[in-house]
Amino acid sequence: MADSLIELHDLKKEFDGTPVLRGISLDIKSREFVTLLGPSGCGKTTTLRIIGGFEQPDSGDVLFEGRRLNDVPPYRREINTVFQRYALFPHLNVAENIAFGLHIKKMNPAEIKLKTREMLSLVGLSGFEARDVTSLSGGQQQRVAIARALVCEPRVLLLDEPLGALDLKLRKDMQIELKRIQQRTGITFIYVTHDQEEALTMSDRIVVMNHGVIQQVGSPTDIYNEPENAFVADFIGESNIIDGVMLEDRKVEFCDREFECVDSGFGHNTPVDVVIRPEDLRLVYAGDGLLQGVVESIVFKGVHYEMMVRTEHFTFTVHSTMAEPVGKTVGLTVIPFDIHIMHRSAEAQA
Ligand SMILES: Nc1ncnc2c1ncn2[C@@H]1O[C@H](COP(=O)(O)OP(=O)(O)OP(=O)(O)O)[C@@H](O)[C@H]1O
Repeated sequence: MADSLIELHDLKKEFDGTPVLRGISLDIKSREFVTLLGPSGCGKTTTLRIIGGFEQPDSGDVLFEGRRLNDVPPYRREINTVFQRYALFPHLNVAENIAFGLHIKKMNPAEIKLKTREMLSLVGLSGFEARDVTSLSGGQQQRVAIARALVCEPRVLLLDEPLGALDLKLRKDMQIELKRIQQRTGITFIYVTHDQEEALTMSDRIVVMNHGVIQQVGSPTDIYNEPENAFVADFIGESNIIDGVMLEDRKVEFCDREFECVDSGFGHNTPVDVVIRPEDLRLVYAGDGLLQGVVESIVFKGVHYEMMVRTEHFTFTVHSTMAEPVGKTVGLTVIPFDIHIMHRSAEAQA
């Protein structure tokens, strides 16, 4: 692709005979905020480490502006990294930590001072120059680490769960802050997280991975609204995933009955995953529903109640503003548009 900054071509990697990356191919454009998202162990960090040059793929290539990077050592790549454990130098103050890379580059002291100030302002720590880094909060230390990574003006910043050690409130604030910094600097961010909400909040594009395979690449809205398989649907939002059979176009069978749906092109009698989001199931009187079940549990979630409703074949998660008592028999309905038919996920086929 002509405007790609980084291209990954069919990266494969094994550790101790176990495949960790099974052919990762991806194009990342200049100024993009791309997030690698997936459960623990799916190969996100390994992908990032290969881009940074800290790990070699068994096969496949990493290209930077079309140039093969595989044999270029990390310090010669225009790429910098921020890790979860920010690894600041405890014996240096804030300004010295940020300026470290500039001293190595032998930049003149006046320029170093100016650049350090600019970076502190960018990460919201103006006036903190002389502070001892060990006296800072976790969030402040992470800002220093980000400033230190940005000061050398890399073309690409790799961030491996950089907010993982922060509490929820600080994490949310820093998500917005990081997005702002990325937009202001125009540096390409490649971000690793297993937190789907974080990925949806910050990214231009999300790469969903599982077991070393890319499951889907798309904008947050694409990924949320049009998941390509049941794994993505479940990982991105809570979903009911039911074994079903696509009988013919617009007709699917699950829970031992036929339902009208809007999907087609799956052929006849094809096993599929049927995905229904909890908020798309409606509770009705027992006799009125397409399905009938018993409320097994109910939890108040702040904006809705989450109920588990056990039918003969499947226990559905239902979100509703209406509460029904445990033990009550209820009906469930869903409109055809909200019954999503998906090919069995790549994981299931692997
Ligand atoms: N140097 C290594 N030696 C052996 N196995 C490794 C090594 N690095 C990673 N692995 C294994 O490869 C798999 C993928 O690891 P990786 O760190 O890439 O996953 P991840 O998606 O980033 O997970 P997490 O979110 O837990 O960091 C894991 O099973 C891990 O144990």
